[in-house]
Amino acid sequence: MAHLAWRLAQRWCPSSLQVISFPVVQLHLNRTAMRASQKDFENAMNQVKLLKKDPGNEVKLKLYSLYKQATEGPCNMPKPGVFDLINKAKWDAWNALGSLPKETARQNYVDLVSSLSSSLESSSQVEPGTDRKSTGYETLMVTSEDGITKIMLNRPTKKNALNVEMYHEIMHALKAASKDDSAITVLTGNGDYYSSGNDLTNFTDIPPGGVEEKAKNGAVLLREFVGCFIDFPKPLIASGQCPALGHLPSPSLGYSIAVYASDRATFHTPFSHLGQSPEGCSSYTFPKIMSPAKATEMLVFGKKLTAGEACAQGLVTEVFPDSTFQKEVWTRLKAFAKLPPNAMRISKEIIRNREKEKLHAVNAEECSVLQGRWLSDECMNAVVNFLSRKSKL
Ligand SMILES: CCCC/C=C/CC(=O)SCCNC(=O)CCNC(=O)[C@H](O)C(C)(C)COP(=O)(O)OP(=O)(O)OC[C@H]1O[C@@H](n2cnc3c(N)ncnc32)[C@H](O)[C@@H]1OP(=O)(O)O
Repeated sequence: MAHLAWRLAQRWCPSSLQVISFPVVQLHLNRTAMRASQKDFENAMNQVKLLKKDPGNEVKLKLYSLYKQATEGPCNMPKPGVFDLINKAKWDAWNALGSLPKETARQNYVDLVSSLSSSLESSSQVEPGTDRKSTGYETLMVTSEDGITKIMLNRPTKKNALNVEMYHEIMHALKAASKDDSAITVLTGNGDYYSSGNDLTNFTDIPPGGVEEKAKNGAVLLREFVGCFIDFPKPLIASGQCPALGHLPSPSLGYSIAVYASDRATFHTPFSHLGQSPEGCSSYTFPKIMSPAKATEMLVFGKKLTAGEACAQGLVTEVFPDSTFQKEVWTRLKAFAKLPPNAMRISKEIIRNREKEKLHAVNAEECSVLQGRWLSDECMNAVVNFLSRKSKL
C-alpha cells in the first residue's frame, strides 16, 4: 500500500521525492505582479541563487511559500496526497500564509533573503573553518588530547540528528580512533541534545530505484554503522548531558564500556511511535542489561527513562549533577586515559569478544526487519507527521 502510494507520487511529480530544491530554480517569475519592489524582489531572487550554503529545508519552504504568495496570491493548488511528502510540505507552507497580501509577501521574501545572506556570510566567517580544516569533518568535531579522542556530534541546530553524511563520518572517526595514539574514545553531542536519532529527512531523498532501494540502502548503512560499534577495540565512553533519542543511544549504550549522564539527560527509544523496530542490537542487549520486562517498556512502548532510572536499570554507569557534569566526568576520563592502553584494550576484548558473533547476527536480523518496517504505512505516516510538524516526540 505504502509502496503504491510512493510510486504514484513519484510518477505524478518526479521531483517531489528529492530533497526540496531552491524555489527560484523551480518557479517562474510572474513579472506583471511586481510593482514598487520588483527590483528588490528580483535582486533577492538572484541572491538566493548565489548562496554558498544550503539554508535548510525549513528556510527553503519559507522562501517557496513567500515567493508563491508574492507572485500568485493565496494558495491555489489542490492539496497533495499524504505520501507526496515534499509537495505536501510546500502546500502546507504556502497555505499557512492565508490571505497575506502579495506586497507583504514580497517584502518578507526580500527581508528573509537579506537576513539569510548576512547570517550565512557571517557564519561562514567564524564557522568551524578551523575545526573543519583540522578534523576534515562536516558533521563532527573530533579532537585528540590527553590520551582521549573525543568524537562530538556537531549538528546542534538539528538536535544532532544523524544524516547520511554523519553516519559515514562517525564510522570514519571510529575507525581512525581505533588506530590513533589515544587510550580511550569518548562520544558526545554538541548542544541541547546528545542526538535526536536518525534524521527523518533521510527518508525523503529517494533514489531512482524507489523506496525499496532506499530501504535496502538504509539497512546496509545501518548494519555497517552498528558493526563499527561492535568491532570497536578500545574503551568507548558515551558522555551525555542532555536527552538522547532514537538509535544512537542503542549502539552506544549497548557497547560502551561506560555511560556517563547528567541528571538532566533522558533516554528514549521510540521505535514503535515511528512504526519501526529495535536496532543497534538493543533487542538483545537491553533485555540482558535491564530485564525483559523493563526492556519491553522501553523498546516496545517507547517509555522514556530519566538518567536516574537508566542508571538504576544498568544502562547508565553513573549520573552526575548537571552543574558539575563536565568537570567531574573529564577529571575521571583523564585519569582513565593514563592507565596502560594495551591492558584496557585486552580487558575490553575479553569482556566483549565472546558476544561479538552473536551481536553481528542480531544486528543483521534487526536491519533486515527494519528494512521491511521502513516500507510500512505506519513508518511513512510517522515521518510525514514529523515533517509536516504534526508530531514531535
Ligand atoms: C539508517 C537508518 C536508521 C534508522 C533508525 C531509526 C531509529 C531512530 O533514530 S528513531 C528516532 C528518530 N527521531 C525522532 O523521531 C525525533 C524527531 N524530533 C523531535 O521529535 C523533536 O525535534 C525533538 C523532540 C528532538 C526536539 O524538539 P524541539 O526542542 O522542539 O526542537 P525542534 O523540533 O524545533 O528541532 C530543531 C530542528 O531540528 C530538526 N530535527 C530534530 N530532530 C530531527 C530528526 N530526527 N530528523 C530531522 N530533523 C530533526 C527539526 O526539524 C528542527 O529543524 P528546523 O525546523 O529546520 O529548525
